[in-house]
Amino acid sequence: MMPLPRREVAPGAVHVPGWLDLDRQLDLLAACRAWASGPVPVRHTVLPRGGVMSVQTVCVGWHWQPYRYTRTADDVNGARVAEFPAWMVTLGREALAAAYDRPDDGYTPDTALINFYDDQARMGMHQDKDERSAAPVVSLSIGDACLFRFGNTGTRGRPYTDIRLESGDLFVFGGPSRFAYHGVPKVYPGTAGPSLGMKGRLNVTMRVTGL
Ligand SMILES: O=C(O)CCC(=O)C(=O)O
Ligand SMILES: [Fe+2]
Repeated sequence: MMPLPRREVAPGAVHVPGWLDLDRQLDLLAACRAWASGPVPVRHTVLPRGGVMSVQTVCVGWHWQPYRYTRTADDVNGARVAEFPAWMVTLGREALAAAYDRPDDGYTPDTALINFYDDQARMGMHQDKDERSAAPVVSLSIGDACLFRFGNTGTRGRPYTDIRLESGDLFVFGGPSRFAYHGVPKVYPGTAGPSLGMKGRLNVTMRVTGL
């Protein structure tokens, strides 16, 4: 098979358009839909100062709440989160190898944050920094396209690169870009292909908590 084109957006930050074929997108979508209904239901995360995130989130492996990971979802229903499945470790390894064009080095993600975006949802510029590991973050997108903004490690502002992430796209950020600010300023409603049978956008980020 021809390797897919890869674009290095910043050192250690790589975009691989169309990495997941339709069947694998549908499988991942089905798994995420199941997780969204339990053991911990998908919900809008409440921030410490009372703000409510516009995306809806459910976690696997470890539960993230601002700004830490726990095994039980104490800010939702107290239930223990679903196990991080072995097939998703394999998927994470394949993703890493594809993005970096090298062996996966035994990459073992142990948590995934699954975010559902409706037409209005967005995510402000932030760092993924509640993990105690500098292992890369693997991001997979399904459904509507979005504007993804990938910045720098020093500030929320410029320089940054704006990328359109489409259904099936892979984005990996590690190495010197692992703690770069990034966000989703906009979703493009109705851009998902009809064969997915979904509205909105789904994003899965796999991480190594180091816990
Ligand atoms: O939705 C995305 O593409 C990014 C999600 C993200 O940055 C996060 O969950 O921390
Ligand atoms: Fe993030």
